[in-house]
Amino acid sequence: MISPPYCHNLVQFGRLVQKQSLLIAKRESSNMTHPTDIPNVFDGSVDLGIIGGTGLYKLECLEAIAILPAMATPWGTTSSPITISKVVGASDEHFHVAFISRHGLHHQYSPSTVPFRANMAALKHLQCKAVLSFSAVGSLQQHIKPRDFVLPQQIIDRTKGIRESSYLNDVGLVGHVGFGEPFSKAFAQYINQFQDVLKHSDPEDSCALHLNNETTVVCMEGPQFSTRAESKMYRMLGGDVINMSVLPEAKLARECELPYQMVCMSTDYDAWRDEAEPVTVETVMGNLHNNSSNANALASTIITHMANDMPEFMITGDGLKGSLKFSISTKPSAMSKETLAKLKFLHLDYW
Ligand SMILES: CSC[C@H]1O[C@H](OP(=O)(O)O)[C@H](O)[C@@H]1O
Ligand SMILES: Nc1ncnc2[nH]cnc12
Repeated sequence: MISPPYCHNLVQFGRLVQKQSLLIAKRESSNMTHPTDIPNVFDGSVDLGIIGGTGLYKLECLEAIAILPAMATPWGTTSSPITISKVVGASDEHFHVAFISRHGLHHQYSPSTVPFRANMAALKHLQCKAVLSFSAVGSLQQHIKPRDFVLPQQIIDRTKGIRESSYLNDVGLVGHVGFGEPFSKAFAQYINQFQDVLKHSDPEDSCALHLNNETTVVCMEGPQFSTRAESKMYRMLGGDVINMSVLPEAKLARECELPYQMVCMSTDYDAWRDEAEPVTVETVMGNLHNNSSNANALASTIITHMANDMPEFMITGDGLKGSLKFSISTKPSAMSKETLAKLKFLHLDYW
């Protein structure tokens, strides 16, 4: 049973983390509209993790059955409470989704300060079998219009090394996972079959879903947007879209052995088009409503299909099961109890 305040078995962390989690849970729950009749504990199993980004703080297709207060993990506390839901209209009542809001319910975490490690660890701890993530992105290509959706298959890292980006970067636990193909191809193909659900608010116009093996998202540090020169450079490097969130999220999903796909929702043309004004938050906001409506439609279709017939990659783990074990260089006999407990928190019970 997962119940607040979350109790894990890390001796060192115990008290401090619990105190912190109580404070955060209290702050979060006093700030948010939390329906009092929804339990704050959950005793079942979770199938899919969803991370909502800018402008996407909940999904209409989900019916909350529990709202767990922000969860304390060995890597800090999640950016938001975790809503556990069943899927409206799905025949399988037992398919459960865990939803985390990346920037917090009030958008209080900037891209550089999102507790990415805690968010992914919480989804893994809840035993999610895959993670579907949403992100507002700028387009670096003319054919990717604002309001189009993109399923990137590659990433270029332009973050500045200020984000904690690994569970395996400590004295006492060293490991190097493969990241050549940072997304789950099977998951991307699965999503792609539902591309027809995307609609434009103007009936004369349409919204495309772009998927290609080479499609690349550039992840910049922010919080400022790019200069025109940088935006042009990213195009030369092969970037198709740009955001501030895919890293370290994708890296952490890989370390957790979780199939992961980000759905990028284009909001603007960034700054590379000399004839147009460079991106501002107003431009981004202008397209968020249509994007959110499409994200809801797409997520609803994906989740309903998953609930009715769980895809192979979620059952088998998409070839990632056990992969972390062979990436760890540290001798198990040299690992501390604390290190082993951290792995255990992620259900990576190797030794
Ligand atoms: C408000 S525009 C910049 C912001 O939007 C994206 O957020 P998210 O990925 O959470 O949807 C982008 O990564 C930046 O953080
Ligand atoms: N142009 C842009 N650059 C970085 N992140 C973004 N998110 C949405 N638009 C963006």
